[in-house]
Amino acid sequence: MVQLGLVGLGKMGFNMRERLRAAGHEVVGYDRNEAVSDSSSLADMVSKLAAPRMVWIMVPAGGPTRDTVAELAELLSEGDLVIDGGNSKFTDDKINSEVLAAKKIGYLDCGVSGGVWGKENGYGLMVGGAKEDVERAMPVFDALRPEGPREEGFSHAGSIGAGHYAKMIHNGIEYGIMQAYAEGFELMEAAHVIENVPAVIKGWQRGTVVRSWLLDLLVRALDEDPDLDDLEGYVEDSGEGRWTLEEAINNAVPAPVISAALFARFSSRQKDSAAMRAVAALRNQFGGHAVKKAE
Ligand SMILES: O=C(CO)[C@H](O)[C@H](O)COP(=O)(O)O
Repeated sequence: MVQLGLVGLGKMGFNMRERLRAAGHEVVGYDRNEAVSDSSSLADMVSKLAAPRMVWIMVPAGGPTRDTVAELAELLSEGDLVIDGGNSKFTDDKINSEVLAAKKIGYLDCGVSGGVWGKENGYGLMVGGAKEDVERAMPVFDALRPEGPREEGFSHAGSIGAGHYAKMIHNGIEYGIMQAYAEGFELMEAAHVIENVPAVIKGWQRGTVVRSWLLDLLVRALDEDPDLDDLEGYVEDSGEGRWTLEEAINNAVPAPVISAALFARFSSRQKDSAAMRAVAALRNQFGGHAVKKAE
């Protein structure tokens, strides 16, 4: 049994606390939302932990994570260990680890995959940092990861930053897979050759080359709303697709699928596109092709 401080009890952190407690670990959670928090402040959370302490951060990437690290650097002491399990950009890990290293506090970055299903199914984990810190946190990783062989739901990807790098690429792949299913869905709906598109997609769940958990989730969404017409076709992004493409450019690695998937999300947010108005205007200019006038 280990004791863990857990900062951030939102969709992910809340369920992680449940899974860790179910495995017999002691978790002292802190969240600004008093209704779910076990402590009144970050300082209160730290005061309830016995040294050497271990604290897991599960708050939004960027400013909130950096601020939490800065606060923890003030509250923790030599020999403690901080794990960032959020979707931080891998370049933030160097900065955050240095802030903590100045106080001789250890740091691990951990990419966490599994979404709101992780409490039940376990979380796929990819970790960056020193071997001895990884070994120290292994009881926590073992409780969070799915049951089965450790190496199938956990990896020590490399030194600090490697865990979040692995998660960034994982999410880039996620963009591409989702986009491919989505395009297949739209094409089948548009062509009117297939009578029951959701039934065909459901029938791909077993035996086919394209079966996957994302496909299972698409089936689930189509069971709830067969034409998906309760939704608007508007898709946000949280950064990992963009960072994946930055890395593709930095390493001159072609990533046409992931870039198309990211740009499809940008298109989804446009009611009307200046670029497409320009294309329409140009066809009209050079070929006299008909245009639709704005209403
Ligand atoms: O990490 C995740 C899944 O693996 C998160 O759900 C993430 O928010 C997904 O990325 P995006 O918001 O850019 O679609």
